[in-house]
Amino acid sequence: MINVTNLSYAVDGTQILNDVDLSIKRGGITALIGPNGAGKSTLLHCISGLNTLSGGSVQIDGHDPVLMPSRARAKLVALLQQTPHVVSRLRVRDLVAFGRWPHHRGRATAQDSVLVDEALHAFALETFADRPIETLSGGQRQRAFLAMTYAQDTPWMLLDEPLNALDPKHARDLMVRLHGMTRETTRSIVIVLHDINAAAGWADHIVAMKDGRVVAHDAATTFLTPENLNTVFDTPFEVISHGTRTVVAAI
Ligand SMILES: Nc1ncnc2c1ncn2[C@@H]1O[C@H](COP(=O)(O)OP(=O)(O)OP(=O)(O)O)[C@@H](O)[C@H]1O
Repeated sequence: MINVTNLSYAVDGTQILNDVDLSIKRGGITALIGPNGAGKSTLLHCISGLNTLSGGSVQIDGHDPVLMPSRARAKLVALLQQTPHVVSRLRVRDLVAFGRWPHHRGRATAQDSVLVDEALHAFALETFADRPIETLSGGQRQRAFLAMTYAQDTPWMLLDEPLNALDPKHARDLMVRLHGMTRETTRSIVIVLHDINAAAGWADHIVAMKDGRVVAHDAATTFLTPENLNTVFDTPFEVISHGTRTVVAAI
């Protein structure tokens, strides 16, 4: 369980997050949505332990991520940042293998190699495995960082806009894979999404943010109404049922 209690976060005197209270149960996909600048990435960083809070607390499965030894934290929670830094000559396989570091600390076993191969396969990266990261397209690079995060094999995955740069097929494949992971394994995923249809299609819960605050937290099927979306994004929406799916459009 992730418990965020009365969290506030400021940078250089600018208040970015205010009075955030949030509980996310283990299991399933929780989508963080909201307009640009709402504070989604900042909240994800606070949950991961990267940001030192101005006030309040974060607990992940009963642990304060800031106080945890970094290795223990890296085995509990993996964060995919929005614009990961690239070490240019690094090969894709070596980048993905970094995800195993907290587990083997420099002494990779055959099992680590198997898990790296599995991650390369899961994100359709086999043909790029020996290519330097700098030679990949934006979407291929994004998949390589996702594979690294996946290889870290943590119960909690925090993903900041992972659909960035992915074409519709790879975006859908990724959401299907993430959804499957939360059903077939004990992984839980918190994901920042701008594509509301991706949230409508695959998220179990939606946390909506606006102006540095959480303004709604509900089951996705309950939250997705034109009124709620209009309130969060300040623009009119239509919500349509299409077979078993909900489709959302800003109109
Ligand atoms: N280091 C910083 N100094 C000053 N302001 C910051 C800093 N980091 C973030 N902010 C501000 O905090 C607010 C929240 O930013 P954040 O990146 O969390 O938003 P977001 O909801 O993820 O936005 P987006 O959808 O555009 O990615 C923004 O107004 C941003 O400009």
